[in-house]
Amino acid sequence: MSKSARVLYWFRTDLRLHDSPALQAALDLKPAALFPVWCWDPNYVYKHRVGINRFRFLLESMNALSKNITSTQSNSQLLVVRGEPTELLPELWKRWNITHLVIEKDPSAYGRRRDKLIREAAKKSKVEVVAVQGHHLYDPEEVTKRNKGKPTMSMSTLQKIVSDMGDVPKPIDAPKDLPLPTLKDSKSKSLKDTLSELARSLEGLPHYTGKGREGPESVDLNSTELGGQRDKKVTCYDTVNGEPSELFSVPTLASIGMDASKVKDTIKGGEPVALEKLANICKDAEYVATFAKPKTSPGQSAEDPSTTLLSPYLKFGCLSVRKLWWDAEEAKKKYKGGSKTGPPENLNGQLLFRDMYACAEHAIGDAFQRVKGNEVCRYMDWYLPTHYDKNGEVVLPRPPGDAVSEARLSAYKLGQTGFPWIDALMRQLRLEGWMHHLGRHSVAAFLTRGQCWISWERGAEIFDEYLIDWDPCSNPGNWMWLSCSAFFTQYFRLYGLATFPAKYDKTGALVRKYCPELAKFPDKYIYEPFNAPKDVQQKAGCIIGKDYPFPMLDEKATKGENMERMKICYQANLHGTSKEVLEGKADDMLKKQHGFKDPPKEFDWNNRPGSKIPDWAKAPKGEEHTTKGAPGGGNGAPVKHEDDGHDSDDAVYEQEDEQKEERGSKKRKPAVKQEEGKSKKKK
Ligand SMILES: Cc1cc2nc3c(=O)[nH]c(=O)nc-3n(C[C@H](O)[C@H](O)[C@H](O)COP(=O)(O)OP(=O)(O)OC[C@H]3O[C@@H](n4cnc5c(N)ncnc54)[C@H](O)[C@@H]3O)c2cc1C
Repeated sequence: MSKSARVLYWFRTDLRLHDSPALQAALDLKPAALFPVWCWDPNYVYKHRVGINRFRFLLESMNALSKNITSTQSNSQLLVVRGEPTELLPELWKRWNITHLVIEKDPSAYGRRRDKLIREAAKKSKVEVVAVQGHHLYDPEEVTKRNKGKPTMSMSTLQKIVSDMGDVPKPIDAPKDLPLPTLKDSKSKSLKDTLSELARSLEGLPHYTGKGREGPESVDLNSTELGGQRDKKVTCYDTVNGEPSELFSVPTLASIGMDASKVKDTIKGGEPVALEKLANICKDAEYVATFAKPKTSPGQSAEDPSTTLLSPYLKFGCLSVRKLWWDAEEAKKKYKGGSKTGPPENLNGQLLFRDMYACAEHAIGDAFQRVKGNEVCRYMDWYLPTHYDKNGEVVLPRPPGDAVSEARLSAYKLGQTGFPWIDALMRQLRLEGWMHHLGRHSVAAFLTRGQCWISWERGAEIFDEYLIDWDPCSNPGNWMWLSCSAFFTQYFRLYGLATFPAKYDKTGALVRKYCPELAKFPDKYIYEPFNAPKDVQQKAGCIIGKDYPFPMLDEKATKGENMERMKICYQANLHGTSKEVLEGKADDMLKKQHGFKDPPKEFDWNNRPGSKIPDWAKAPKGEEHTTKGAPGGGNGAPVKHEDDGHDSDDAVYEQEDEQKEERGSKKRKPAVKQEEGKSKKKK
């Protein structure tokens, strides 16, 4: 390769130096200079729903990467520039005499749209673009091509396609050296000199103001729609190069308007933490060789998780998924007789699920995130659907939905539903930014087909705000799965709100941790404190309806009603691209068929959140759960539950069903067979 190659390496999805195929491609160009750039895109700060925990984790990961670059090449670091990539990058490559732009292939629909514009600009400037994927086991573009443009709607489809693509590539080591990020006529002798020279080269570049588009002037950063948790002025765009802080430094939480003291950093970001965690996991060959997802427990906290808790590191690419794949393979070999479990339930199988959703999203594009326009998503007449404008942006402020569903959604988000299992999980999510997979199952099924009949889009938006590992493919994909909108069809399987958690943890440790107001209840009532006699409540120091809310709905009644609705929706067989859906006639059509009252039945909203709810679990200002406008009516009596002894096994069944499907078993057939992709849909 030409000695004169000058490479701008644009970090986006893979915040690491180990096993980065794109970085390797950049080094293979044998560049005379390499500029490791991060473009701090206002799209994420102003338009996306990123909460404080995800930002915190990202900033930690960026700092760790920068440090890692400096320890590999003492006169280099991560060069963080602030502005819109489509505007800023062309300026950088002009001023830094760049010949090649090397990028990690961003699989998301937003990333692909943005990269198309960048490629066009690069072509005009005669800058060669090299894009290499390293974020998944297999390249979603290639898988989709091999699947003739169709989405991968099952594990077996994915496995069939990749069986012809060879083994997952083996990981490559981190580079031992990196070229310097110096200008052509540089006189620099130190990192400080280099940064000053680069800063001078960008003089005169206007900083991002957002003028003329949706930006700082028009967006309410404190609205819950945008992560909510901003209480300070956003200053990170005041300059392009980060001044008055260190030149090209990583922004701080304060500079994006967030208060660092409000986060609980249980899950720390960065490549070194990720590699250490992976090494510790793989040291335990038995754990890896016997890993069976359905047997892991959602009742354990993030401090002591029963699964790997590697998802945040995979999300930001602090950990290479290929390294995880191969290290797990190696660990299994060390266990007596090798692996005891297989896909989809083993660790490698989990990674295949991740690829399955990425490849499905690649085929569907932007519509994968929503119901309307999404060809694989079954249509249900959910309450509170999200509305999109013609540019695909969420319509804000939202048209008001029915008062009961609005109040239920707000209580759900804050962890104040009156169901301890749901509340503990939602508070854990809000506080720590993570939740065990089976916990996600519980809360997603509860919000949608189980109890609330609220659109999965709204639940996915809450996850988008709070999850550290939020992923544009896995999040909507799993929400569709859990709401039986796509991927999974067995809507008659539900999670008992007390029976399911009790199967994993009879003592309710997670509830005691995240709902401390319930901590003194005896085990017998920990998941159903509303069934505890008054004297037990008094002894526990927590009166239901005063110190902890009454359940916001009747579990059994809603379950029965929703099951009926699901049946009718499945029979109608409408999808996001059906004519009736696109013309807005589907809801009336379905309502006529099931005849249920809309809005939902009233419930007792009196005596909502009590005084013992800890401060961090309370609604931020302006976001309080309100009883105003919500129906009063009910008598406040505790809801009676019957345990049908069936619900609690569902998560396990789902995985078993997957496996049986793989083996072609006829057992546990779905109520209505879901066809893959586009076939058999009413258009
Ligand atoms: C409603 C819902 C929403 C979800 N949203 C996300 C999301 O935004 N981002 C995300 O990474 N995962 C999401 N998941 C999948 C899964 O819950 C998390 O990946 C997992 O809990 C992460 O914990 P872990 O790293 O300990 O997982 P482990 O069980 O240790 O699995 C290892 C890795 O495999 C991958 N993986 C495992 N299960 C899945 C799955 N079902 N789908 C996709 N990848 C999987 C993850 O990358 C995970 O880190 C969602 C699941 C549900 C039910």
